[in-house]
Amino acid sequence: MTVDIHSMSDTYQLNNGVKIPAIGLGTWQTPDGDIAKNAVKDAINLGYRLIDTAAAYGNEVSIGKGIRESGVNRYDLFITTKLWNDMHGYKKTNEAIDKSLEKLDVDYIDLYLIHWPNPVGIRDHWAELNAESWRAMEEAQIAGKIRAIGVSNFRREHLDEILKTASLRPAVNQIYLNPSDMQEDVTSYNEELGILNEAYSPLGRGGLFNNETVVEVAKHYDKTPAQVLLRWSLQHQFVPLPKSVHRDRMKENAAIFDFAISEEDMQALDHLHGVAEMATDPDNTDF
Ligand SMILES: NC(=O)C1=CN([C@@H]2O[C@H](COP(=O)(O)OP(=O)(O)OC[C@H]3O[C@@H](n4cnc5c(N)ncnc54)[C@H](OP(=O)(O)O)[C@@H]3O)[C@@H](O)[C@H]2O)C=CC1
Ligand SMILES: O=C(O)C(=O)[C@@H](O)[C@H](O)C(=O)CO
Repeated sequence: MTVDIHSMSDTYQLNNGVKIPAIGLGTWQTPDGDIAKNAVKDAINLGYRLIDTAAAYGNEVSIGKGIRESGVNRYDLFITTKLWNDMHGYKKTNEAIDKSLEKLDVDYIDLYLIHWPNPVGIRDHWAELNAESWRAMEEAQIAGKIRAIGVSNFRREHLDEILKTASLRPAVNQIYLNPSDMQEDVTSYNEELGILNEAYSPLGRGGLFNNETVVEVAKHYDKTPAQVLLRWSLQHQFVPLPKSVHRDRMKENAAIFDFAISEEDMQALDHLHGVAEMATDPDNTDF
């Protein structure tokens, strides 16, 4: 999976051969309507090719419109969406996939993820329900509705469990990843299994911009804290998904291919454990 990433258009190859862009636009809390549509159009115009959404974000319709109005060929874009917590199980997952296809108004989804492994409501049967959702997702991939399937917020035990019945291995595990919480136990296990690490909240939701180390490292390269955080992600071969609804910030967040953080500075950033918020415990979610 190791490749050199030099520009927005560079990709990694997932374990099923599908190519995924090295950076994407996040859209959690991007309001549905013109804001979401224009954010997607701006991002695509700036060179972003991966858009990350979810049924739970409530903005799939506008994201689909943004994609269509962007003027870029659908085949050159990579759209991720996710199965929400009230739709686990075989039948409901099939319905959720069809609903996302309909809302996005696309012929296929590039990457479809189980959003959370063990939410309230499925707790007594999480392993069985994830296996059933996975079976539906595998069938949808074989049917051509989805190009790659994966998971999100999965820990080792959730991965181990799904692999007991899976015919297709997850291609991606999307997790909370930034210098405040590297989740090394999960990222190393993903790597061992050939599962790509996608980094959500790569900016620490803004909570790392004033951190002394981040500010200091940014000065070494004449870059902003946001750019250093995203470059850190790239150098770990995580796919960062920075969210913004502002064109100037999207542009700033994409200007990370003209410098490299030194090993010493990478190590300084690696040790920021706990300065922003930590990842939500997937076994302790009540949403
Ligand atoms: N699978 C999962 O469970 C989860 C997935 N995600 C995905 O990951 C994406 C990113 O994570 P998210 O939690 O949104 O947080 P991020 O770490 O991407 O931070 C987003 C925040 O930073 C601001 N921001 C972005 N760029 C800049 C900049 N250059 N300078 C200053 N402020 C900036 C944004 O504001 P503004 O928009 O106003 O610019 C927003 O408030 C989500 O949008 C979603 O797609 C997120 C959480 C959970
Ligand atoms: O954004 C997502 O994808 C999430 O699952 C979480 O942010 C989640 O919805 C949450 O944190 C609710 O407080």
